[in-house]
Amino acid sequence: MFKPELILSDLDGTLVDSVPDLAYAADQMMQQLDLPARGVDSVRLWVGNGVERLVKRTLTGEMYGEPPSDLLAKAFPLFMDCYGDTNGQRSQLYPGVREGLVWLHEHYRNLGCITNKSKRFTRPLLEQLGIADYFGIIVAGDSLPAKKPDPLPLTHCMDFFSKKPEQTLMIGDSTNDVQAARNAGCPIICVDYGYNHGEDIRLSGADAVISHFAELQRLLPL
Ligand SMILES: O=C(O)COP(=O)(O)O
Ligand SMILES: [Mg+2]
Repeated sequence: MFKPELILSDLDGTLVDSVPDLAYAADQMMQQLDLPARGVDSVRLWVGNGVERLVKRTLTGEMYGEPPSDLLAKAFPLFMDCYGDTNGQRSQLYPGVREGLVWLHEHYRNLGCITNKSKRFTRPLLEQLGIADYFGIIVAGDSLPAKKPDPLPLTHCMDFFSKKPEQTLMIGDSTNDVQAARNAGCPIICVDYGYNHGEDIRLSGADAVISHFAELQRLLPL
């Protein structure tokens, strides 16, 4: 593996198991609307394309469902409030993430976090978990006009650090991350413990797949 000069990491499903809080908030929203709870196992399949898409999936019970616009307009602020209240309470770093970030920060310095999560929830979660300071830049799903799989969040970070795609490595858990990396022209390593809409991330064409975040220490040269 080459030695990257910039490492960009996804958040949900890569660094943090955030589904317990997302599912809790989704079910609270449904309860307030007098609709059935969906539960953790469904929500795990639906995370990764930002808040609005998650609310649509929760309301319809379908991956690409479109709820009536008045229902969505009512549900969306409920979800935002519920998740704002619960964000971080049940979410945990995956094993090896803290030591992996310490190691990456020590040896690589230039780290960025790119998530499709909303800005409002991203920094508070990173701060609560004590990992915000490892990242020189944090780009959320609504920080820029486009989110992953669009390459914009990645190219924005590359510009910020004055690095090229071939000097950059992306780390993620979903086909969204793989597509964003491909669209930006940089390599990607995926973790296999995150959320990939129920599909095997080994089939996504990532350059490598790891089962523990700290395995990066074995893959990346010093
Ligand atoms: O869609 C989300 O809320 C989070 O997605 P992420 O995997 O890009 O952090
Ligand atoms: Mg993810």
